[in-house]
This record gives sequence, C-alpha cells and structure tokens, in this order.
Amino acid sequence: MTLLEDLQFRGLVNQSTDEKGLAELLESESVKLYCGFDPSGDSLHIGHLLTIIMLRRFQLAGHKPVALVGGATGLIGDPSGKKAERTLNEREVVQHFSDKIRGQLERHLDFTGENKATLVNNYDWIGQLSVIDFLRDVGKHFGVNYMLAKDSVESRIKDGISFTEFSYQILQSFDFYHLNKEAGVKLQIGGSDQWGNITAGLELIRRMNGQEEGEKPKAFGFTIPLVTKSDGTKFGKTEGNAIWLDEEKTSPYEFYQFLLNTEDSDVVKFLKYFTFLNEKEISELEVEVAERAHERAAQKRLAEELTTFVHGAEALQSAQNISAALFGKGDLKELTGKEIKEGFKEVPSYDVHEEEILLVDLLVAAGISPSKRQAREDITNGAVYVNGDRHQDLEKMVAAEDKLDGQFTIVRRGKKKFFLINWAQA
Ligand SMILES: N[C@@H](Cc1ccc(O)cc1)C(=O)O
Repeated sequence: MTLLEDLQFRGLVNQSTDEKGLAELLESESVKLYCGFDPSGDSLHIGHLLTIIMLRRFQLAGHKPVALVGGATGLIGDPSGKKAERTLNEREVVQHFSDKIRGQLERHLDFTGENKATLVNNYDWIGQLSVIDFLRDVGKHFGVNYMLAKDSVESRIKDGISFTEFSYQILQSFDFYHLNKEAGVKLQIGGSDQWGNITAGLELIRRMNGQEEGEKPKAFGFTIPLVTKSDGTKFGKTEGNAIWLDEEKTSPYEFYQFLLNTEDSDVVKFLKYFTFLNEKEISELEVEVAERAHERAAQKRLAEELTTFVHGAEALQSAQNISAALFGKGDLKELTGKEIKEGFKEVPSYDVHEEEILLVDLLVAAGISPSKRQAREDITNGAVYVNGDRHQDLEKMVAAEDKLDGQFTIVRRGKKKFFLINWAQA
C-alpha cells in the first residue's frame, strides 16, 4: 500500500490539490512537508494530535516533516473556523505559549535518522518583514476579492472582522512560499479548516515564481477531516474540558480513561485515525466490537496506543494501575503517591491533622457519613472500606499502617463513593 492509499483506507483524506500529481511526487522522492501550530494556548490538545500523527505517518513513509510554531501568526490570530474576533494575547504570553508548544512538538516527533523532523518558528522570517516590503512584495499578489471569498473571511463579514485577522491568510501564505523557496518544502498539510489558507499559499507560490495558471504546480496542499463523533457532540472534550497533551493539564490517567470511554460506534474510526495499527489488526478489532463489544478490546487498544504515543510506556502502566485499583481487581495499596494523586483528583478529599483517628470520627469529620449514628451503622453493615479492605470494627483506629505512601488513605463507602484522606504533615 502506498502512503496515500493507506491514508485513504484510514479516511484521512479530506481535500487534496492535484491528487495524482501528489501521489506521483510522494512515490518518487523524499518530500519535505510542513504543518503549522499557532501558540494560542499553553498546550496542544487531542485535536492537534491528529496532525502530529499525520506528520509521523509521512515520516515513516520516508518523507521529511517540518513542524512550524507560529510565533508570528500566533500574534495575529487565524479567523479560520472561528465565529468571532479574538482578543490579542500579550507578546510575552505568546512567547511563553510558543516555548510550550515547541517543547510538545519536540516530544512527539522524531528528530533522528535520515529523514528527521525539523522545527521552525515563523517569527524568524515574518518578524523581520517591514511593512513596506510586505505590502509591495507580498500584498500585491492578493486580490481583495479573492481574500474576501475565503470561508474564514466570508463567514465573518456580517459580524465583522478586523484588518488584522483578515490579513492572516497572507502571512500563512508567505510561510509556505518562504519554506518552499528556502527549504524546498513542497507540501502543506492541516485540518479541514486550513484549506483556504493552504490554497492561498499555493497561489502565492505560483505568482511569486511567475508561473502561469495551469502550469505544473511546485507545491501541494492536503487536509484531513474534522474528527466527528457519531452522537454529534464535539470530539476531544469531557464535561466541557479539553483533553490536553500536557500531563499537568490532563493527567495520563485521565487521557487514558477518555479514550477507554470511546463509543463502540466511533472506536474503529478512531483506531484508523490515531493509531499505526495496520488494516488487518484494525479489522480484527472491528470483529471484536461487533461480537464482544462488552470486552472493549478496541477501546483498550486505542487507549494503550495513544497513551504510549503521548505520555510513554511508563505513564501507560501507571494509568492502567490506577484504573485497575479504581474499577477492577487491582490493589489500592500498590499505588504510588503520584498515582493516588492522579487517580483521585476528582474525588472529595479531607485533611487530617492528627497522627491517628477513630474510623467512626473520620467518617463524620470528612462528611463521608452524615452523622455519627449513620457512621456506626455504615461500619457494622460492612459498607466501609479503608484502602480497599472492609472494616466492621467500631473501635478501628485509622493510623500509621493505613497511610499509603505516608500521606494518603482511601476510604470508600458503598460500591463506588471514594474519599481521599490527606494526612497533613505534622
Ligand atoms: N493557521 C494554522 C496554523 C499555521 C500557522 C502558520 C502556518 O504557516 C501554517 C499553519 C492554525 O490555526 O491551525
């Protein structure tokens, strides 16, 4: 299978310029391709992951990915796919975001070997551009009508768009021209909302090179589809929060659980999009979904592959330990302090300042049982677990031997109400 055939199989081809020409090019040489990431936040999210993985796919097929950090374009703001004008971030903030994004790209791409990835920042060339040069040398090639007809602009005319965001497409076009001329980049890829900016860049390359319309193109554009879910809700969010690649913002455990919870109706598509499993492996998992959906083999594989890709094998192991301890046969007492913190981030917690405390008193103080009477009843009924062990003794003291990692005790009431007890350092 050629790279493009593989991408077709995965459903990853949204739009492409001159598909036949591109197919020929990709089969005949090692092609430099780029994708840009604007620093509009301090982390990339799971939506960006698809384009990062795309760069990897090209790289594995022998091509050379260039990841661009939009140090300059991030100061302007891409109107593509946005319903309203953005507020500009301070320069220092964009600088800080750029550093973060660059670090993430460095983690997820491969910078070794013959067709190693490279990183660039468009501030390095756009930052130098004088307004006179920009308007004379670049702006002259853009017709205002052409610019107005782009979706990103057209959809905003009614509610208003600043000259700043209106001009964004010229900057991204200039990047493509610059990278084509200076580094031999022949292909730009991006999400489906980037089609307008990418084709504007191709037009600029053609004009700057004095080519006629219809002449053999010097460069190509390619977009991947927007990730959609069968239930119509937005992909990449849980309870309104985005799934970030930064482990401080979304822990590997949360990331793992997010993928594990993929619907049966989406999981095969996501395996195709996000993993490097081949056609045969994917169709085997497809059979699993159809015949033994409750075992969630496909979801497990998806979660494993992606957690490893983003956070590494050790983090996957941790995420699985936490999941087992919380939902399965795992042992809470085997968890490290870090794993406990990750796994119990969302459960109610309570700080104890004493060295030890009577279990009955703890249940009341921490609000686990509503009254002392109820607390006694809960214990004698066998509804109370300390670190996974049931305790029915009303005299039970929670003390040193119940402190996990010297710091935590996990109390459970009933089937799945967890509470985290923090032993405050004396
Ligand atoms: N406009 C792209 C990012 C980008 C920036 C500069 C480029 O040259 C290319 C792409 C986005 O918002 O996702």
